[in-house]
Amino acid sequence: MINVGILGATGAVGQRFVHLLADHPWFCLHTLTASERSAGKRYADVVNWRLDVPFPESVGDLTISPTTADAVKDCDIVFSALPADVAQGIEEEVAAKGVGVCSNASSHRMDPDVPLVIAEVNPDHLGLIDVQHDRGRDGFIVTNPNCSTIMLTLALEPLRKFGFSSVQVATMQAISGAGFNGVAAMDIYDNVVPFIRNEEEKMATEPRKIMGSFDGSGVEMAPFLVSACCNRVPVIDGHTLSVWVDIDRPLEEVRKAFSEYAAPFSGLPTQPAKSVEYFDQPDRPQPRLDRNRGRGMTVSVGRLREGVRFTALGHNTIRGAAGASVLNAELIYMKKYL
Ligand SMILES: NC(=O)C1=CN([C@@H]2O[C@H](COP(=O)(O)OP(=O)(O)OC[C@H]3O[C@@H](n4cnc5c(N)ncnc54)[C@H](OP(=O)(O)O)[C@@H]3O)[C@@H](O)[C@H]2O)C=CC1
Ligand SMILES: N[C@@H](CC(=O)OP(=O)(O)O)C(=O)O
Repeated sequence: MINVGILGATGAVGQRFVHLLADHPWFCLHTLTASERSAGKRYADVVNWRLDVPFPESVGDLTISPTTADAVKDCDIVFSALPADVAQGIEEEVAAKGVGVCSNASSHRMDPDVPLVIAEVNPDHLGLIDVQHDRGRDGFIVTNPNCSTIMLTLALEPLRKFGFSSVQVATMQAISGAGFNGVAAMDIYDNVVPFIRNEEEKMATEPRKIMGSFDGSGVEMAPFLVSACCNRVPVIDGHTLSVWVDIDRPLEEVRKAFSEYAAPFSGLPTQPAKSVEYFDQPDRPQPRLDRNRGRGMTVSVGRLREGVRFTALGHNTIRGAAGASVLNAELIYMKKYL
């Protein structure tokens, strides 16, 4: 078994990690950390469990450690669910101690030698781990993208072979994306908020790194442009995206590309049967009905029309965060980087 830890184990993403790792076949949950407010207490006593799945009792007795590099030195991999400003320094310190960091935070995503990975889309970018080792880092940092970026980029992956130069996207993002204390009820109830700080900028850049080409030493950004409009909507979990992409192919070819898409690997525990699932029904996908497909790891696609226009949807704290990171770690293990 591989010993793993979670930095920020009490938050919206941290709880998803705990759920996914409590009974993992390869990874053993060894260390949980959170802020000074929680450190030293039993996880069961301090966590306000808010997921729609039962609390994993096996984890309840673990004592929360402070978020320091020393606290996780006995782990092989650490999953980071920390706020970006906190993650910046601590992730570097943890990696310097020889531990692998799989991070959800945005702090290191665009660092030139840090892979920004969606397992199905750019597994080859994990080669940047060797670049980090070559420049003297004992461990490594691997990041997963922003949650809306993951839904968009995974939905575009089956269409990559057609080539495209321009993507427009409008998001309808769940409130869990802002963390447990992120959006006040008075702001979101009976409302739509047409602003999510830095989200549109991330959607414009991150897909280009993920779909960029890796030459063994760095990543050249893919040449397409992304224009995004991001909105917060009163949905608990599940980000929905309306997408326009300039592909000039018969709709039937595009439909076939979506429905026949298969991941480039198999056999990883967190991998869904279908990473992308195509719907022909005129009113799907919908967050309440489709966010839990593939145990929250499937991106659902539908409403395909001339343009090319379509709708994509995925679970933001599973496919868009913790689940994507665990899948990355499984891939890292399979590729023998540990
Ligand atoms: N929510 C989502 O859908 C997505 C989130 N992300 C990213 O994942 C990260 C976590 O997000 P989320 O779970 O939503 O955030 P939350 O606010 O829900 O949780 C934050 C976690 O970090 C801990 N923490 C906060 N401040 C400190 C500190 N100063 N030192 C140590 N620990 C601290 C908290 O511990 P305590 O409980 O003790 O305060 C808690 O465990 C962020 O970087 C976010 O941008 C990425 C993709 C999607
Ligand atoms: N901004 C996203 C969640 C998030 O935390 O994104 P990032 O990891 O890029 O900061 C949302 O609100 O839905």
